[in-house]
Amino acid sequence: MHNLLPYDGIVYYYGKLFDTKIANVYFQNLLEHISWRNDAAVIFGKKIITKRKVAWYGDAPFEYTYSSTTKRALPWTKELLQLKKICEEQTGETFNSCLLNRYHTGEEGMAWHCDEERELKKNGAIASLSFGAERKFLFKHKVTGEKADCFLEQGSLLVMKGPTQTYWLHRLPPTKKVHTERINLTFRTIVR
Ligand SMILES: O=C(O)CCC(=O)C(=O)O
Ligand SMILES: [Fe+2]
Repeated sequence: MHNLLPYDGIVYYYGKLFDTKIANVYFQNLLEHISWRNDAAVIFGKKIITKRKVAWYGDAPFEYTYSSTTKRALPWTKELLQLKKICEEQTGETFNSCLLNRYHTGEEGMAWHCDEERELKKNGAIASLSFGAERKFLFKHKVTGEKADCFLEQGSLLVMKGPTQTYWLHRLPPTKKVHTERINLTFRTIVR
């Protein structure tokens, strides 16, 4: 498969795993059955509540700290377990947790960051499944500043692996062109 990054990491875009009808069924199910919460984050030492909603699920009630806030994983729903299995079969990797993000419109996004918290397996694969509105996704090398991008389609899978989080940042840019909701699931491996 084609690597979206030119060096220092591996990102594969698998495209759509589901047709529109099936993707919509998952999207509706996730809207209704996930325990969505507004996210608290500490930015420049100040506690803020994001518009974006989040949820955190896993094999065990793992604690996970990012942006200086700690969350405890909820037990898997039936649909999340199905989606985890599909990601594992497609990628040949295994995952034990999932962070979900819900963006109400294009005006909500996620700033430049990398996913290398101490609880995460070093160089572990992260599988990203997207439902709802299609959005652009960007990568930027931490040293050279080189960029790469792709579109995350409804029902699509993207995988980041190898040293990607060490060398590259990623972001979901806000956009005025999108007026509908999007849900993203990132399956991860927690080690402590
Ligand atoms: O919504 C996305 O596609 C990206 C989410 C993300 O980068 C994250 O949850 O760490
Ligand atoms: Fe991320």
